[in-house]
Amino acid sequence: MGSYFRPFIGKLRANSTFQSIQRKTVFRIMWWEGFNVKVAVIGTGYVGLVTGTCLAYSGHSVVCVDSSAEKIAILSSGGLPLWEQGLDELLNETIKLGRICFTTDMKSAVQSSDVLIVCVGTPWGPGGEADLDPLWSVVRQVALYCKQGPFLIIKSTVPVGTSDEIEQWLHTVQTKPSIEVIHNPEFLRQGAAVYDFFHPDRIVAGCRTIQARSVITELYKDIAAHVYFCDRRSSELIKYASNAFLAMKISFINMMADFSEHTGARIDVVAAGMGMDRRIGKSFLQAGIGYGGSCFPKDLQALLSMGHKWNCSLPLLESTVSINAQRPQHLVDKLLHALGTLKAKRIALLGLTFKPMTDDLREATSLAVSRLCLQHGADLHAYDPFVRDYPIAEVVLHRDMYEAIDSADAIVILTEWEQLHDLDWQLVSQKLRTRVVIDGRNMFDWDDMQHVADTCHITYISMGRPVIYASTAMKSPDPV
Ligand SMILES: NC(=O)C1=CN([C@@H]2O[C@H](COP(=O)(O)OP(=O)(O)OC[C@H]3O[C@@H](n4cnc5c(N)ncnc54)[C@H](O)[C@@H]3O)[C@@H](O)[C@H]2O)C=CC1
Ligand SMILES: O=C(O)[C@H]1O[C@H](OP(=O)(O)OP(=O)(O)OC[C@H]2O[C@@H](n3ccc(=O)[nH]c3=O)[C@H](O)[C@@H]2O)[C@H](O)[C@@H](O)[C@@H]1O
Repeated sequence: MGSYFRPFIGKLRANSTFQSIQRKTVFRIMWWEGFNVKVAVIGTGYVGLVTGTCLAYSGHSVVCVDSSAEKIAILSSGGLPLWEQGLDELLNETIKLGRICFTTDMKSAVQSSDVLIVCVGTPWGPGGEADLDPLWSVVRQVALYCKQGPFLIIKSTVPVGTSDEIEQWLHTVQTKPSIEVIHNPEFLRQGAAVYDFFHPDRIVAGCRTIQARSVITELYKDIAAHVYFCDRRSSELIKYASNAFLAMKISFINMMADFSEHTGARIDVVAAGMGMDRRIGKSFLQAGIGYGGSCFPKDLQALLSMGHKWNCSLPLLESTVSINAQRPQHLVDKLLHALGTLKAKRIALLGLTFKPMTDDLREATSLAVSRLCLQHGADLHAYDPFVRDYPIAEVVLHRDMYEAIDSADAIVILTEWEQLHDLDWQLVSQKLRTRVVIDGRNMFDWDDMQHVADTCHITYISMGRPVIYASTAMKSPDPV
């Protein structure tokens, strides 16, 4: 049992009567002592599955619903459709305790639950706006099936005003006791989602009534975090503004990284010095090839699209997005500069996911870098500890890191996987045809790499730091 679950072990109450619910899509959830709230989590992706599992672990009775029969079949047979650190362990525990089950049957799930938590995706629409079709499809089903007046918690990231609009619509179509909509944004990070669920910096809840506040308090009673109650529109904007701020920090440091390249400063030294000021903070100042993933890119676009809708310009966000969009080209320019041409050059891409400790390739920077390299005629070989299937067929995947590196003209690091820290530089040097390493994530210590350059004759190129040339390594500029 992982150490971060320990505080909750004492709260587990085994119950043997709630068994075998995975077999059927139709079932009734029972309420007995030890199960606090009957919850239906709708949408079992990264957010929904983690939320459902963690709530079940906290003692609630959870049914997870998804429109994907494939996902539900995997979950019902004890498998996982996605990887998250610690999730399998926790899920097995909650299944054994009979606190969680999976279904595609919205009707039974809605009718047997007091609280419905919507975690469906809100992907990019054609104009950059959030596509709310999946969300509204859920809302329509809730209106159709709902017998009592449960609480509808929207955890998906939604444009400002969506929760108000949904509640108004539900009140117009419903003759039954009204459903109250709560907006409860999620701040978890992929790869650390289970940890983040139990240790959030804050829980935000946009509510209208005291009853809604009580539901939130009851749901998260095991979590020692401040619950920040506010109105729903502010709650919706808190989520977008938080992601936008973090993305802005990344683009800011990347802009400074480019400036460091012109001036001879070292961006890691600059970021460390900036981060010592508590008002700035150390986090999200890692320069590199920019942010990817399923949320920052789409949420920034959605926020810009909201700006257009409300006729309000958001210039800082426009710059954040455009700086980020240039990062892959900047990396490929370094590669072109180092090799002269990419035509028929074998390039080893190390790391493909949008960040380490996830299997997620959504908006991964590796996709843009791969496409640019292919346009220049490169022969791409890749290694990623998690990726077994890559959307760009021309990229040859290798199970072994050194196989990917073999006879390469350059290594390009795109994800700072822990495994890469163990690179045997002597072996790398023997395998490479041209000894060029481009570290798109600045994952290696610049001073250590001087030694590597000296001993293994590797030219080390990173982002916002001086190039270390093979054998004739430069001295680090004095940061003082
Ligand atoms: N992935 C992340 O780290 C975070 C995501 N969010 C937000 O949470 C929401 C969900 O994100 P993810 O979990 O990443 O999405 P996801 O794409 O991994 O999962 C969404 C799930 O909803 C299901 N679904 C779609 N339509 C449905 C319907 N009508 N009925 C039932 N199920 C349906 C899909 O089959 C899928 O399993 C998004 O709004 C996202 O912006 C917020 C914080 C973190
Ligand atoms: O709304 C969401 O989905 C989530 O988005 C991010 O979480 P996540 O996308 O999982 O990943 P992060 O760790 O934030 O990294 C995002 C991207 O930024 C990059 N990054 C991060 C930090 C940094 O200093 N530099 C940098 O380039 C990462 O490599 C990655 O590509 C936020 O951190 C979560 O709080 C939020 O809930």
